[in-house]
Amino acid sequence: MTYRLTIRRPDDWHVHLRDGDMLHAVAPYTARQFARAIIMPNLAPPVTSVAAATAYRERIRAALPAGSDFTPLMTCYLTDTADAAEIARGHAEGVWAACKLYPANATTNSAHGVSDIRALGRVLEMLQRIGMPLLIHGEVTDPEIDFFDREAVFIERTLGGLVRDFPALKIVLEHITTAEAVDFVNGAGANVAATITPQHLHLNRNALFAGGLQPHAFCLPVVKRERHRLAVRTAAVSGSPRFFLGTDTAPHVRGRKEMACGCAGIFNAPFALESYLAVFDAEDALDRFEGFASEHGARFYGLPLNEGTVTLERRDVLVPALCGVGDTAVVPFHAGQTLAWQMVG
Ligand SMILES: NC(=O)N[C@@H](CC(=O)O)C(=O)O
Ligand SMILES: [Zn+2]
Ligand SMILES: [Zn+2]
Repeated sequence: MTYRLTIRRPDDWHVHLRDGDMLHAVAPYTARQFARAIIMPNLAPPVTSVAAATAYRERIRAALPAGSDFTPLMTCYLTDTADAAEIARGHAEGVWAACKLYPANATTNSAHGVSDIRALGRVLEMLQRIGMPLLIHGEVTDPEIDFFDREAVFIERTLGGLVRDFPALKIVLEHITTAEAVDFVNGAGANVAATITPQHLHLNRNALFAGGLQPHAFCLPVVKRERHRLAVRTAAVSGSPRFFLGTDTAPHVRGRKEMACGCAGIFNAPFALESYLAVFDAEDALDRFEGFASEHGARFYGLPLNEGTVTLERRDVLVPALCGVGDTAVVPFHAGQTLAWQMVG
């Protein structure tokens, strides 16, 4: 039995840090566990310009605990009027690490997202040419499509064609939830990868209804059937360099989750490594955790691996019912549960 695990410092390739008071409340959790994170741009208004991204990066740095060396990696929110030259400039200046594609109205703050990806040809050509990754929230919004099929239909209708038309474009299919997504990534080239969240490794769709409606299990893409969860778990622990850690930590204050039309998003930053490690432990794949958490993502993005390490110990930790105080208190993933590993340094 392994009692202590030390790995290279990990990165989180999908994070919502929000802004204002919430940013100050949640940034320390991510900065404690991760060296770098890809920061999602779905603020209101969204981060679409180099100037807005630079200013947001400064606000993030100001929200970090004293002495933190955490690096926020910024992303550009694509709209129908995205300008290839502005994006290339932001990338050249070291502001933007990637572009984020939200299909219009697919998720939180995506109203300004892209209505027709084919209209973005010049941007996509530019991304392909300069090797800047395109991060995709891969769901269709067609109301005719069953909600649980939104990801699979996106892959069929949009992603296949995108990869055919831009065969060298670096694509990250974010927060994958289905066997179809796993198969698509496994069948594509080395330029196509996916992030995997803790919740899609732990929960199937029964979690939404267990004992009554469970708003804290609701995120997008919504959790799926058990066979999909198992496919995503297999991918995560497979050792394939094309699957890597992206928590999609997405805090919403308690009142905005527990309401008639509750927000999508799970706040998993406080115990993210512990949550993933429970899965790798259960799958007898502790030796594959470092690749998933600390290596595959950096290599895909073409960034250096981190120096330094983090250590986790096999010891019970009780996840609190609420993280933080007052207006920015958020219910964390695994609230009230005991996890078997704890980050100790
Ligand atoms: N994942 C979620 O359920 N919510 C995210 C948006 C997103 O990543 O789609 C959010 O910003 O709240
Ligand atoms: Zn998303
Ligand atoms: Zn997200």
